[in-house]
Amino acid sequence: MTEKELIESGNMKMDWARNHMPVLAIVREKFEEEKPLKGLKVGMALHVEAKTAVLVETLAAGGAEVSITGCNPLSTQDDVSLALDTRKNISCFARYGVESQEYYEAIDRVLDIKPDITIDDGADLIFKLHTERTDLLPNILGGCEETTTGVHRLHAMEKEGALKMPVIAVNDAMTKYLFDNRYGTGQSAWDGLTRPTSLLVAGKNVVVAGYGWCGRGVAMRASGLGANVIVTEVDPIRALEAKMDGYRVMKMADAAKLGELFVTTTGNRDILTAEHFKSMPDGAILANSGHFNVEIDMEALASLAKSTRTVRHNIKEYDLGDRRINVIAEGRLVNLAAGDGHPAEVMDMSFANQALCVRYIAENKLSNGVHKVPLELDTFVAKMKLKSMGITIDELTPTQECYMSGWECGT
Ligand SMILES: NC(=O)c1ccc[n+]([C@@H]2O[C@H](COP(=O)([O-])OP(=O)(O)OC[C@H]3O[C@@H](n4cnc5c(N)ncnc54)[C@H](O)[C@@H]3O)[C@@H](O)[C@H]2O)c1
Ligand SMILES: N[C@@H](CCSC[C@H]1O[C@@H](n2cnc3c(=O)[nH]cnc32)[C@H](O)[C@@H]1O)C(=O)O
Repeated sequence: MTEKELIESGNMKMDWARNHMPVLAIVREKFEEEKPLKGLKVGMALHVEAKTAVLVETLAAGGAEVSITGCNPLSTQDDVSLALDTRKNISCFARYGVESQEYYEAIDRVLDIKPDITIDDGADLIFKLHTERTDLLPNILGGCEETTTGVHRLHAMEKEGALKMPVIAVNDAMTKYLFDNRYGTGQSAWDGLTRPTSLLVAGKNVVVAGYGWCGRGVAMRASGLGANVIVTEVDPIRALEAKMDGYRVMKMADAAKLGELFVTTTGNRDILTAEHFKSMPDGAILANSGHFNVEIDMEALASLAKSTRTVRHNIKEYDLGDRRINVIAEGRLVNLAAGDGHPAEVMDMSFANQALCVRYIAENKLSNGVHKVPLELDTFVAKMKLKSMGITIDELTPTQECYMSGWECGT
């Protein structure tokens, strides 16, 4: 494709996404009217694809100058990246398939605009700001973090007194994790698994590692597709929940022998290791839908392999001699590296939260540390989403409110 065709394709993807993001549209209209971000610079490291692009144009509509790069080397869609870069007040440095050095150079270029506010998915910008670019910290009003693992890291930094800026944990908004992590990952992980493999899920033994919000979604949809789902966990309560939701629960050492398709969703490292690869059935397929490329020990797999080859686009086969193991998208996020990411209707809520939190940072002086998304913003997103779906719900009567809250009206 020529550059012109790529830009056209990126713009078309953005039009489609925008039409399915009604809550973000409400936020954008307000931003256009009130320009709450006028004069501010926003630096972002998120998956550069069409839904993210709609968030970027929303921030620009609010008056911000935006600079963005990717948060995963395999999730960038170059057509969207180019289309974004043509827009006024927006620079985009993301490219698909970049090596580590180029990836981190792009993070630096985003920071070169001297952002007032950052938006991260995995704390890449914040990490740089606290290591090599500390000179920029005094200028920062605050940041927003999109994902569970990023929020964990920020809490760890805060605990050690290392976090030198305010950050809003957008992931922890109910209108984010209950929908994005569960229904978003539940659907898009299967998009990323079925596109490259083109295989049947029904009847397969699917092992889901981790029964958090993502794991619940992935297991639920696997079950809906007819798989026999096995869950592995380290948390006894979540393991019990998985059991009572109807799945088999066991140690990974046992699940490894049975699984035909493995999906990691833990946010942890070393979930599938050499010990497991050696006992998996021939032809097992492995994918990660959690965080980063460390849930599957790719180094151990490479060192066990006698040879490797690409068997289909986005699938690499590791031949261990007595069995072959297939890995999708190098063990990186399967839903974004091999699929098209979460559905637009879900990212609508996640990114409406992001836009509202950026505005909140611009209008309130926050102390250094991790902050919750204000409940009124979370509730606003839920209300607008219901409205966009044409759903109305009941309201408490004054008598009911008294009954629920006071002890005198009780029983
Ligand atoms: N693919 C996506 O688009 C997407 C979307 C949202 C979140 N995420 C990422 O997915 C990961 C999980 O997010 P979440 O919101 O579900 O988190 P969560 O904390 O709700 O769930 C993680 C679960 O993994 C379990 N776990 C940890 N170590 C384990 C181990 N060794 N074996 C088995 N289970 C283990 C934990 O006990 C927990 O129940 C995070 O890294 C998050 O950033 C990815
Ligand atoms: N940067 C890390 C972090 C995990 S991404 C997980 C986050 O991606 C977000 N996400 C999922 N699908 C999309 C999408 O289509 N567009 C933009 N962000 C997405 C989602 O909100 C979730 O919290 C990595 O790539 O390994």
